[in-house]
Parts: sequence; structure tokens; C-alpha cells
Amino acid sequence: MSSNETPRGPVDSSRIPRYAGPATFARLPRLDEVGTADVAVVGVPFDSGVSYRPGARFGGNAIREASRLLRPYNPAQDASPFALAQVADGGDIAVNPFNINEAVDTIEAAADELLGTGARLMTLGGDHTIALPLLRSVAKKHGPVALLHFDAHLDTWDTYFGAEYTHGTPFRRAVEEGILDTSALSHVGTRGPLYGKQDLTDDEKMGFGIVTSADIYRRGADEVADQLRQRIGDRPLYISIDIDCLDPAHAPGTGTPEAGGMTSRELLEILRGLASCNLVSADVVEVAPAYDHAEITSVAASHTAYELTTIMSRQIAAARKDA
Ligand SMILES: N=C(N)NCCCC(=O)O
Ligand SMILES: [Zn+2]
Ligand SMILES: [Zn+2]
Repeated sequence: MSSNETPRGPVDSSRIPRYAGPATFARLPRLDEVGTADVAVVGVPFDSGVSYRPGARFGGNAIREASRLLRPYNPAQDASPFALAQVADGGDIAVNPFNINEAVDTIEAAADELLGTGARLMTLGGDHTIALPLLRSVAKKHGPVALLHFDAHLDTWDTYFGAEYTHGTPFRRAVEEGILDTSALSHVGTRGPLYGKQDLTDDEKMGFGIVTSADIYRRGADEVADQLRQRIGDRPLYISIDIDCLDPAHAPGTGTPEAGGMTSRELLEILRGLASCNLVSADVVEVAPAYDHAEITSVAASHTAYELTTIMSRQIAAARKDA
């Protein structure tokens, strides 16, 4: 979209009921209806990298379905994200479910193409494996990026059954490949049993800081967001959100649930506290609707993607104003 065009927003819910018609994210236009977008929301229906319960391949479409009720004005950030910038649904990246290496390459190539049009990416997973090719692509454009990783898990393990590309290993691969800015890496929301203490030692050596789920409970969302913002500064930032960062009460529909997580309110508040960061792209992964109830998980994921999209749209609009 050029700066003097008005973005095409969601379907008007006062004329066409929200539950009618095919679901796109937030009832936004499809990317092919608007040509190019400032923010492309794309699904990655891939879950061949999971170590426990499968089903995240259905996550993207579950999030789209649950996003029908999102409204155009976001009071928490005082912004109308879909009026400030063109946000559009780019559909799904079709990936090979039987060949993880090929799937990883396909995701990277598709992300290259979308980022090449000038869009920022809001990806809906899919399992956490997909963060690696997305980070590779983002780093080609921006250089090594700061990473905020919301998750119950570290996802910096080495291999599973000898496999390098799995949902428990994307961030170790990313550090090895030099595509992360190791001065600004944080896990947020981690908890639960590990394989051994060495997991933490290895993780720290890679450069990660950790804000545990218990830290959030003790210190509160505002203080945590302030600390993260200071660490990130104005570096290009990628946010990766594994929905299992939330407590299973707030996100039962996921493959590797861990007790004692943050609430969806805490997650949304931390994200709002990061609104001034230079968010270049983001993902929300690990929504597995088969284990969900009443769309609890996919509603939380859709609101999470909405906050992330709002941050990106506000920055795009502010940059246009300055130009
Ligand atoms: N949910 C993600 N991304 N990773 C969980 C891996 C935990 C495990 O297999 O021990
Ligand atoms: Zn996880
Ligand atoms: Zn994860």
C-alpha cells in the first residue's frame, strides 16, 4: 500500500454477521485482494516437528475462526490497527508434512518472498519448528535480530532422536547460525521440569536471559515489560509466542502443556508494554485445537496476534508520518 491509499479493513460486522463467510484473520481481506500488505498474516500448517501431542497443523485456521470477534479499535493501545496500515491474510504456506528439511526450506522461501514485498510477518503456526526458517528469513533482511521468546519451554535443546529440526530445538539452531543478536535474547514464561540442570547452563551460554513464569507472578507485567524493553532497546525485534507460555487453564489446546503458567491477561499486558519496540515480525505457534475447549486457546492466540499486529501497524504508520 502506498502512503496515500486507505487500507482496506475487515468486513463490516454491522452488515455481515461475524460468523458468516470464510474466516480470514480478523475478517481482513485476503492478500490477493489487496495486492501487497504492510503486515501479512500467514498460516503455517506444519506439526511434523512435535515431541508429544500432534495437531498444531490445525492451529492457524483455528486462530482465524476465533478471530472473527476481534473489533477494529484496540483501546489498550489506542489504535485502529487495520486503518493505520494494510493488514491482510496471506493464506497458508503449503509445506511437506513428510519431510521436515524440505518444509523448513519452503517456509524460509515463502517468508523471503513476503518480506521482499516490504511486509512484516504475523505468522500463525504450526509447531515451534517454524520459528527457525522465519528467523533465517528475517535475519537476511535485518541482520541478527533481538528475540523475545514466550514459552513454557527453552526450545534450545540440541536434538531429538538425532533430529536437528524439531519444535524443541529452533533457538539453538538459530544461535549456531548467527541469526540472533545474542546481546538481546530472552525467554519469558518458562517453567516446569527439565532434562537436567545442564539445559539451563547451555541456554545461558547461548546468551539467553530468563523471565520465568514465577517471576511474572512476583514482579508483575509492567515491571517485566520495562526490563525487557530496556534489554531490547531499538534493535530489530522478533517475538515468538508459543501459546503454551500460558497456563493450561488459559491454553489447554496445545501439545506440551505445563502447569503454573501466566494468564492471558499477563501475556497481553506484557506485549502492550513492548509497544515502542521495533517489532519486525512475529509468530504465534503451538495451538492444537483438538485439545481445546470452547476456543479458549484459539481466542487467546487470536488476541495475542491482534496485539502484535497493532504494535506493527502503529510503527508503520509512525514511520510514514516521519518520512
Ligand atoms: N512446545 C515446544 N515448542 N517445545 C516443547 C518440547 C518439550 C519436550 O519435548 O520436552
Ligand atoms: Zn512450549
Ligand atoms: Zn516452543
